[in-house]
Amino acid sequence: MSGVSLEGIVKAYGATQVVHGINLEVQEKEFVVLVGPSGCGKSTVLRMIAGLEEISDGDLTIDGRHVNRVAPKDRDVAMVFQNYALYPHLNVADNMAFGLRIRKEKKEKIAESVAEVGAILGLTEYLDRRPADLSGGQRQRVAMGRAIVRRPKVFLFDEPLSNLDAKLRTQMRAEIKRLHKRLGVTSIYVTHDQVEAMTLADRIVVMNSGRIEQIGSPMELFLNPTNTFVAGFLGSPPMNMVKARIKAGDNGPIARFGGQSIPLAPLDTLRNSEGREVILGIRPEFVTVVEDAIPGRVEVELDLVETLGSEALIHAKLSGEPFVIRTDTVGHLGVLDGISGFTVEPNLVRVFDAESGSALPGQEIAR
Ligand SMILES: Nc1ncnc2c1ncn2[C@@H]1O[C@H](COP(=O)(O)OP(=O)(O)OP(=O)(O)O)[C@@H](O)[C@H]1O
Repeated sequence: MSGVSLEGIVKAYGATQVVHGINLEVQEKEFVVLVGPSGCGKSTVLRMIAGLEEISDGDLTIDGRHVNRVAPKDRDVAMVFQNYALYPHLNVADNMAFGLRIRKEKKEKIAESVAEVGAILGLTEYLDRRPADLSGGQRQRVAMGRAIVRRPKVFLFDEPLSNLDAKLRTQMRAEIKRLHKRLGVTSIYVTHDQVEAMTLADRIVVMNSGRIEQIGSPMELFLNPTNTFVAGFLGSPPMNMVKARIKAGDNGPIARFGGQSIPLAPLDTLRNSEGREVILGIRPEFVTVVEDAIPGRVEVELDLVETLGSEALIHAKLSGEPFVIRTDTVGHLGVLDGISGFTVEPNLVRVFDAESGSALPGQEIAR
């Protein structure tokens, strides 16, 4: 039962609180990604779990054991850092063996573990090399190898891929996912890269200003963001936000903006809401582009079309605000420059309260 439980976890530096009472239950074997903008406190939370930062208040439990006051080396966690933190004077095998030697494990057992994990990570032919003679990706693999040989209960990753170039990052991301499938070790991973979060996580924890905004599977968060912060943070390009006012239509509520309108799903919370200000969240990939002036289409002012091969990003203006549409190119060859509007299914429009930014209840899109 190697889960990790955070209950009311607080971090304060003197009078300044930077993490404000976080609650999170990470299940055994789960891969949880903490994501959020710079300074939101995600690294601080990870470092408190590792024991590298003192916990100001709250309870941290790892594998059922209360560990607030337990030294980092006795928590049975292994951390992989962004800068690899390898010993430059030791070769790959010795770097990987370091933690086991400190634990005074038997020589043969250490050699066996290093060989086994080296093989899993494709490092067998590099075991005699020093870190300086390895590529960035290989160094990161050594850093992971060092964590894996210790057979910890929990892996902690602090932006482990951010020093790698884009291609290597994609490759290593897949390797981490494969490793997790194979080893099944509970993992907590910090990143500010939402693509890493979406692709790696069983569950994503979106943080903002020392608080959790939402916890859920990548698709839950993508489809049903709880507020405009999460809606704008996950997804690339992000969700379009359109300010609108509610009007009662013949067949249900309508959102009006800049002389145009979109029909909305018949939410209970929109009854008797004439004139209520809302923000419509419309994903770039949830709209259907149209060339002709068909009834019900929303008109946009075309700004720029970026063709990315199989798909295109159409940058437009809606009521003077930027509005991005993502569409496939194959179905629209030669006509993308002529697009002047879109339609969208009412149940794919997310409605947020204009004041609080919270999603109105009762509009969950099924996955
Ligand atoms: N020693 C310290 N004293 C005071 N404030 C600190 C200290 N260390 C960190 N902070 C503050 O705590 C907040 C959270 O920092 P943290 O490094 O956890 O953020 P982060 O989300 O990991 O950001 P990044 O992605 O930039 O690493 C920041 O506002 C930071 O300025």
